[in-house]
Amino acid sequence: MFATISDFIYNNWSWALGLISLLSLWSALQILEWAWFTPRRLERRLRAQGLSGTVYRSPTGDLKEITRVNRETWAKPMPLSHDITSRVSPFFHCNMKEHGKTSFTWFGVIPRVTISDPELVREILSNKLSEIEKQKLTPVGKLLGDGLFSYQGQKWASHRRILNPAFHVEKLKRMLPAFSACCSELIEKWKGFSGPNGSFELDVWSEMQMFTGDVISRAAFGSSFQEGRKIFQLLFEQGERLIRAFEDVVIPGHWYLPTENNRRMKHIDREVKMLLRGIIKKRENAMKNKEVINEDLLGLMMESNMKEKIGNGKSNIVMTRDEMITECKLFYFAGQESTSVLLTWTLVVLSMHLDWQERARQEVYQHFGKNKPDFDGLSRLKIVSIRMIIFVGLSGNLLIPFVIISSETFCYRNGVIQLRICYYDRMVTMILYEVLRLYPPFAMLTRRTYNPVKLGNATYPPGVLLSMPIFFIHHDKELWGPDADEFKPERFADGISKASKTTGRNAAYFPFGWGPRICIGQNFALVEAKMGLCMILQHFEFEPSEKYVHAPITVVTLQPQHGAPIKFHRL
Ligand code: HEM
Repeated sequence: MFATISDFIYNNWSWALGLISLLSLWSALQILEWAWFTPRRLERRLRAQGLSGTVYRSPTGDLKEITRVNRETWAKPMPLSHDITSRVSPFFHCNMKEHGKTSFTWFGVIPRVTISDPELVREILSNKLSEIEKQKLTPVGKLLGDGLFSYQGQKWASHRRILNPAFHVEKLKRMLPAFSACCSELIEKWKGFSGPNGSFELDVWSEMQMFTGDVISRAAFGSSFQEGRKIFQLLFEQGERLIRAFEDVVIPGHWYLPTENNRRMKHIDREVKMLLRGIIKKRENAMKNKEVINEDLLGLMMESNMKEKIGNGKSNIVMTRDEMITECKLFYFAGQESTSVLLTWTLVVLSMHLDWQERARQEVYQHFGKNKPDFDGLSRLKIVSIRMIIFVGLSGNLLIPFVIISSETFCYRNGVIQLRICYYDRMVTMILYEVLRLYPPFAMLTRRTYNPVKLGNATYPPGVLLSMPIFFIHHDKELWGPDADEFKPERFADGISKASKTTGRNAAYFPFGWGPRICIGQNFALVEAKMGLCMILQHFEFEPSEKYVHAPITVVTLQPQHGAPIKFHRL
């Protein structure tokens, strides 16, 4: 075949040269169309609809500008009283100030519209419009968040159906020993740091990263915990290398270059997959031998996968082994850093608000004393199920006053009326909600239009990136009042729906996302954070260290740029 082609070129070289030139010209025109004409046509359409924005005339779009503005801002320390939104995402802050809450810029060669109106955010995230979906992943994105996080359509639906039961509140109970073991190890380790006067200082940011890595390793892989730990260490390095790669070069396609960093990242990916394959194979053999191992995320996922297979008899839509590997990797990326960020900011904020720290501690003492917190105590909402028939029989008169006084949500599920009654760990929950509002681990969510779509007064053509800045919406004074930047957990005293000035129908508060793609691990994260926080409060008092510099920045998640040194005193 090769000989025939080379013979042809040799005998008809002038024709071949012409053909090659034509092909090169066609490719060059395609690139020009993609990188120059398409974005400009889109920009004209957006401007014609009254939208304004900043456009950078370079192939890397706003990426270079974002990096420049961010670097300049982050090089300076920030006084505590300073407007925090201007530091967390300096580029978007300037853009929104100049062009309003809905404005556009470019993300490389893709037009990007920032949408900060909660009503529109809700519309986008409700996914009713199949025109809007998640952005397709780049090769490097696949190293980070492939699996449920990025799948679309039928594939996403079947994976979500299989994974949902593993994250159900009832199933989380089975993982409580894993959470509890990690918390005890943390407390014992910290006690070991204390000097003769019972005081010590440590960087809670790195401590919380290790802690949440341990929790995921144990909760996901149970007996294969040690391999899980190794996976966490490798993925941790992967994350750091990825950030380095982002910072080093901003040229399209640099992921494909065989640099030392890129080669190491690919090597890590192979090693992690090998370790996960080993764990899953071991588990499959155990299942074949009728050993039931469903006390961890992997076991629950495999159990659910098996049920799905038996349920519909179609083996082609259940998860393959490779897909399970991808989902396990995702547990780390989606769940480890986000929860460590939440716990870190909670400790930072409580170290500065000693009144709230004490109130939370008193609540913990009142319900658990010095004992380990149990699940029912930790789950914020006690769900009381009342049979429909009893409800009808009792008539509304008896129940309604009760609902108004003590329930937060009243829902109907599978023929059962559920009253979700708010009970004792209110203080801790309010604190965590407020921290998630002030420091949402993911500062921004994105979607992409695949067909023309009307949102508010504007119609967006296909190919537009829609950015929803959680951080800005959570700090919007019109929604949260003039004290939006202050730590005031009492705003959540009557639940999330009453906390902002909105009616509760729109997405003014969405640290875990919104709609069908809402975070699958939110219960997991909250139970973990509550357990960790309760045990820390039981054993230590804490205050900020003199070394602490308040400098939140977004590096995938919203992190403390210079760490979070805190002084602890043993109780
Ligand atoms: C404080 C902790 C956490 C926060 C703030 C958080 C936040 C989020 C957000 C905002 C999304 C929606 C992304 C989007 O719509 O584009 C999401 C999705 C997701 N999260 Fe979390 N997350 C947390 C913890 C966890 C944990 C512990 C796990 C698993 C162990 C997890 C697994 C996932 C997965 C798999 C998705 C994709 C869901 C889907 O697309 O169907 N998250 N998370």
